[in-house]
Amino acid sequence: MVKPPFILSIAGGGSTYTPGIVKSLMVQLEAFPLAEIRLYDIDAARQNTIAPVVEKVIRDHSQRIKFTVTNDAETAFSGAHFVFAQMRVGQYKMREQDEKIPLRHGVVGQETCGPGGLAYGLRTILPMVELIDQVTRYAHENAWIVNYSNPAAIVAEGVRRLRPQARVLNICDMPVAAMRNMGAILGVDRHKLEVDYFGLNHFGWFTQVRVDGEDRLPELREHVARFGLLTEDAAQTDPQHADPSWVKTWRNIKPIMEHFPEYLPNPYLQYYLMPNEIVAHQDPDYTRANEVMNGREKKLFAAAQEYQRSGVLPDAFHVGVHGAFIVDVACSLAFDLRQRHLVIVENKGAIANLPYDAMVEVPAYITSSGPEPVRMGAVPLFHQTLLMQQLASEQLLVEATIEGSYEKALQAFTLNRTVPTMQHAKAILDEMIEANRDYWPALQKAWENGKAV
Ligand SMILES: NC(=O)c1ccc[n+]([C@@H]2O[C@H](COP(=O)([O-])OP(=O)(O)OC[C@H]3O[C@@H](n4cnc5c(N)ncnc54)[C@H](O)[C@@H]3O)[C@@H](O)[C@H]2O)c1
Ligand SMILES: O=P(O)(O)OC[C@H]1O[C@H](O[C@H]2[C@H](O)[C@@H](O)[C@@H](O)O[C@@H]2CO)[C@H](O)[C@@H](O)[C@@H]1O
Ligand SMILES: [Mn+2]
Repeated sequence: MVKPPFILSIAGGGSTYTPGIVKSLMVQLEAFPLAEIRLYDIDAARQNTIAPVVEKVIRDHSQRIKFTVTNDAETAFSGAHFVFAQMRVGQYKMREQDEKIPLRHGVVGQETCGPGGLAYGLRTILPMVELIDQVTRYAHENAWIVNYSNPAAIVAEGVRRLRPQARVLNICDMPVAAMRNMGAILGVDRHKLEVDYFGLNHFGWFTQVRVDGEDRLPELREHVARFGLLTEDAAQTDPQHADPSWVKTWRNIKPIMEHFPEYLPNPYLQYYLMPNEIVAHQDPDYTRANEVMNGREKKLFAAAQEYQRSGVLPDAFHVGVHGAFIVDVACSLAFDLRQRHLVIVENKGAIANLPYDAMVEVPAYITSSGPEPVRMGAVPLFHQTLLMQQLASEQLLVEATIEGSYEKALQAFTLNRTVPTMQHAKAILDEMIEANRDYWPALQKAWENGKAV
């Protein structure tokens, strides 16, 4: 176990989420004592824009914590006890491509689901492995990487294959955000909920939602049948979720549960179960990447500028469940708290009828040696089949990345439920290879060779 006060490095320090996460760290400083916070990013200009805001957040709470901003891996990770990873490989410019290319072919354009998620995975696996190697080289021998970098399911599978011994815990805030909304609907703090859940990241179902041992899913079902998984105050709790696309997402839980009322789905299942409606409501010229660049990013950059100019920091970022969750998980890892959280882990029988080595999302007790998954038993044939297809798509994508295989990439795209035909898969993949020429050299080469044959 590592001893406090900790050195914490944030990889992807220039992220729009950094100020919120650091604010959450400051709020929980007694529970998670810090000696130093280091920001690390490959984009110095972006990180330098955000860094003064982060420093202000720290100084409002502590004069003692050392603050370091760097683009050098050795400086970033030497002796670090924890690394929070939140890299967006290719930044919003490539997110826009991930979303817009499939849409031009009438297919869902999304950051982590469908072809967009697969493309993002192809870009992220190897940089994630590089980050792990740097941390292994420089950080404390018992350091933990807590990873938010998306697409988390594919990143987790890539890391399992390429660096199986690494101390990396992959997490997602979507189930926690759903639990926040459930708590608001039930009039109970989200921390009082204990859930059962099975699936892959961004592809799973809540099977029970207990409060003091009583399953409240029946009550939630009734609420969802009227409003979806949304309350007015849920939108207020997290301003990001007041954006029209998020409101729609929470509402779409309603049609999904009208068809399949037994379990409460992860909101991301909308992309797989109702892709036509999603495409019909997406604007191919203005996707979520544009909404974020013109919203969250613009607001934060403007506030950073205003702070530099006037010394006054406008209210420009939000802590929410995103910041709170990663700090909770780190506390449990640091102090062996055995808190129960939904995280991404190697299955090892937790879902009895999925492969033993699949990277699944289930509840786990978080100990200082890592997560201990809770057994969710066997899942129904319908869910098992959906999960197996998605898993195969993601695993083939990982193999395509490792082997530089065009054929496996095409299989991954074809198998994805959002993609109707192999012709759609090929057209989208080929356009994506062009757009990602700076990121996928091996695949580009395999594709060029194939064309030449
Ligand atoms: N798992 C989850 O539930 C969850 C929730 C929210 C956000 N995220 C993820 O968090 C990340 C950050 O999101 P954002 O919207 O703030 O993006 P952002 O573009 O604002 O920030 C990402 C930062 O990562 C940096 N980066 C890119 N490649 C890097 C590398 N190889 N090494 C170090 N830094 C690198 C970029 O320069 C950028 O500053 C994304 O991956 C996003 O998908 C995950
Ligand atoms: O479109 P974005 O960039 O706003 O969000 C994409 C991410 O959405 C989920 O995370 C939400 C979370 O659900 C919410 O409560 C709040 O904390 O904001 C998060 C970011 O919007 C999802 O889990 C992530 O994987 C996505 O990256
Ligand atoms: Mn997520």
